[in-house]
Amino acid sequence: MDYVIIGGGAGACVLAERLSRHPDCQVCLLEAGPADTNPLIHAPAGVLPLMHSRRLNWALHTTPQTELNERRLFWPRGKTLGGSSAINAMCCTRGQPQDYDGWAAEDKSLSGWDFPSLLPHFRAIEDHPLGPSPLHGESGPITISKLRSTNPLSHAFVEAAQEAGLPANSDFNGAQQAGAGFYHVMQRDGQRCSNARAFLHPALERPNLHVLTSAQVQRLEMKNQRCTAVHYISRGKHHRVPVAVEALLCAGAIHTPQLLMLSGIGPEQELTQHSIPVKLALPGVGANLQDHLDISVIWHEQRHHGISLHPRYWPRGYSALKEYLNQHQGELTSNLAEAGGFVATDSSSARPDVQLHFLPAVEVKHGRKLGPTMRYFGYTLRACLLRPASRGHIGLHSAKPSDRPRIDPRYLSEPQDMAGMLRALEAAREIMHQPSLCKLGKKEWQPGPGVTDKSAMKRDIRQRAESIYHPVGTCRMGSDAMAVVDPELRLHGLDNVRVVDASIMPTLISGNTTMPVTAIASRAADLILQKGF
Ligand SMILES: Cc1cc2nc3c(=O)[nH]c(=O)nc-3n(C[C@H](O)[C@H](O)[C@H](O)COP(=O)(O)OP(=O)(O)OC[C@H]3O[C@@H](n4cnc5c(N)ncnc54)[C@H](O)[C@@H]3O)c2cc1C
Repeated sequence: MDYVIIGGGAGACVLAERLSRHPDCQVCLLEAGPADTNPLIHAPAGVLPLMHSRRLNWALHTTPQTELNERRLFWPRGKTLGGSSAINAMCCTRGQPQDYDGWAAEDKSLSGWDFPSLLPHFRAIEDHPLGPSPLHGESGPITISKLRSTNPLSHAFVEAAQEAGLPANSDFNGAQQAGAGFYHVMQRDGQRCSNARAFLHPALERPNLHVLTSAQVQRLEMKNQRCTAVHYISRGKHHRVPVAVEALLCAGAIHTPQLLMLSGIGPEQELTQHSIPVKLALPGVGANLQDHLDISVIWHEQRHHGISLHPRYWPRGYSALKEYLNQHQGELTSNLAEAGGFVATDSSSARPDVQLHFLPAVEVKHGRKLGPTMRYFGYTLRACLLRPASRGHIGLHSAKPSDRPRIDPRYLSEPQDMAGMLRALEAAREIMHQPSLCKLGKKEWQPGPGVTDKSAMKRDIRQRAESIYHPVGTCRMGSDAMAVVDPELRLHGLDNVRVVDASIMPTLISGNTTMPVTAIASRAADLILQKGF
């Protein structure tokens, strides 16, 4: 094989399509999970049951988090073609131009990753409902849509946010990010448009593209600073694919560093601790882990507008199912996180530092705790801190590829992150208390009316904060000693291995991460092909 792509997620699907456009180029993609045929992937409201899946979701957990009352947080990750873009909430945001400009300003070698350099890629990958403009593209592979079904509670949220002083914003990827409104979603004709649907499916018929599912990569084989083959297990049998040109690691911010370490590439201490012979000492592998932590405010409502599992909702749910099956319309086309916003809560800057996701439902523990969703109608506002200072790391539990990696995000280990989370909680509560929402609500359920002073709010954050699923940074690009890949995403110290996924971001961007990873992969494809094939 010329190129072996490891993982079949958001970044991988872009590379598979771009590289296999060249008929002489043999491309193999290895994905640990099954093909993306399950209907829950395609029905947008399937996002909730997918949280419970053990077949399509790696369903990982962090180590006990010191600053979060020793809780182990749930980290869902997609395990199918499309990766996490096949199980995510489909909210389409890019972050802020300053995020990418910051990468380039911090490290001059990253000048090709500033926002003006990435904008053509953001435009090229999308087919945007607002049509072409300097900021948006049309006829790209990912169909971006306005939601087909929006709940009255989500409309009330957008009004309440304006009552709290936020401007209305109809495009978070437009000229300004601040404000409140409805998310554009990665959907086509009322169904999820994952990166597999957008990029991979149209290329599947190409004879030079070989996509293998249920193929879990175990390690890279190396000789003389080159990756010579990739080893994987499929249906209990061991296989080896030779690599003629490059191995492209796209297993995501958790599994990419794990695979490197299993191959003897990483921090020496971590490798020797697990008796893995050191092939290449790279101290930055697994370091610099960042994620968005978020806290929710949940109200019960009285008029039963919301989406619920309560028996009173069942007839509506049944009609919604029929409507979805017949026309791809109705409530099951909702991504649940229908509306949201970006707020600047730090008085020292006008730049939004908090993102909001509003759900017209009671959502506790990522929808995995179904009791409250069955008992109540209500609504949830989740608020996350966009640029946390805390840094964690990915390590190993053992040298066995079948063991889960050790995930320690060290949430709130930097004190300013708790201060930011307090501001996020206050901003969310302020919106929830505005007339447009109050008139529909019964009472605040969580944190609860008794939680008013700062120390009670801190206790609540430690007890209830959860991940909003955006781990990045564990194979950071750059030119210093802790960087893992160079500005062309080539692994430092090896001739023919690149990383093309969320791991390479130096810092977490201020928004959801699918479109950023997709734009990164689009630029990576240009870099890989620049010498031609
Ligand atoms: C529940 C959830 C909700 C989210 N909501 C949003 C949202 O609304 N909007 C948004 O923009 N982003 C969202 N995200 C984040 C976004 O989906 C991810 O940031 C993005 O998909 C990351 O892309 P990636 O290519 O780095 O990794 P992934 O897309 O996760 O792909 C990694 C792939 O590698 C495979 N893999 C791992 N190990 C191996 C191995 N050993 N062998 C073979 N294959 C392997 C995995 O199975 C997976 O398919 C969400 C994520 C989750 C989990």
